[in-house]
Amino acid sequence: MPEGALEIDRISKRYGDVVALDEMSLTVRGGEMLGFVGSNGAGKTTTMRIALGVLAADSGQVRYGGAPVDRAVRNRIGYMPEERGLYPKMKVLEQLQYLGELHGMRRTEAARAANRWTERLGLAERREEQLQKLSLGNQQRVQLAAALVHDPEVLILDEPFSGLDPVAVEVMSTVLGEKRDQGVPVIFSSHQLDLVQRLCDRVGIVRRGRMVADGTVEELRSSGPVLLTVHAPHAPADWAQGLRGVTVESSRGGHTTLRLDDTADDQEVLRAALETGPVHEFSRARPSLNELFRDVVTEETDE
Ligand SMILES: Nc1ncnc2c1ncn2[C@@H]1O[C@H](COP(=O)(O)OP(=O)(O)OP(=O)(O)O)[C@@H](O)[C@H]1O
Repeated sequence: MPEGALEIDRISKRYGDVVALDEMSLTVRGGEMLGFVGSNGAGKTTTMRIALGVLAADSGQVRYGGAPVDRAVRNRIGYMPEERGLYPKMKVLEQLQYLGELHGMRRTEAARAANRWTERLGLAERREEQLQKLSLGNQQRVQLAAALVHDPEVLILDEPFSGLDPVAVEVMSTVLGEKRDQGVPVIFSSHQLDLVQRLCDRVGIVRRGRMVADGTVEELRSSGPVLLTVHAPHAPADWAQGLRGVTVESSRGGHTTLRLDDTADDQEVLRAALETGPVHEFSRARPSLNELFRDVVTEETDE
């Protein structure tokens, strides 16, 4: 395993009868950004809390740079919790400086970092305000600053983009991209799939406490089913019913989208289409990431 990788190795966690994680595994390498996606309750927060060590797994192991994550390693992780646990009555700068010191920085060093990050994240005007007086988006920027103030070697962020305005999204994306480029493994959970697709080197899809798909966007798309778009203007609505390995996804006004499994023969489909009259379009496509995610979520709710 390359140096600087965070490895989550078959961790399981139950809450009474609820299986939150079932042998969940994932690896984020140094210099890589991984988007962690899945429907509500799939196990993302539980995984991240265990990776950080604030929650214990029932079994499995979390390693960083090949060694189990201990207290010293935890100090070098930057974490942005979903529940945003900062001190509401403390002033922004004071709070960040304090958090830096908690992570072992000297006072002056922590003050410098707190100043730098507030400047960078557009919070310079807010330094002397109590956190609770800030808008939610600005509180979130402070949370990011809190995750970054001690110059962490690993970044674990639970839904860092939720509720941010477009400017803040860009600031957050840029900062995370810079950390990645500096060699930091970055993992964040999100329901904003467009952002995940745009920013991440790899995507992990979690479902019911297990990693069900893990790869680059292109790898995931090419592992998905083949879709066929057919335009046969005179075809009756049911022209493709009963063809081997073919499911009709949608059909309207002679435009049909078909999903093909491994047993399907596209030439057989073409012949069936031609039997209905002229065929103006016959093209193959791979599902978009959005469609892939939707499939995973649908399977989950169907069960
Ligand atoms: N403290 C707890 N006590 C009991 N069950 C819990 C607890 N924390 C989480 N769970 C359960 O564990 C499962 C995984 O929850 P988790 O919060 O990790 O999901 P998630 O993927 O982060 O969801 P979301 O996208 O909604 O944030 C869910 O079934 C949840 O109800």
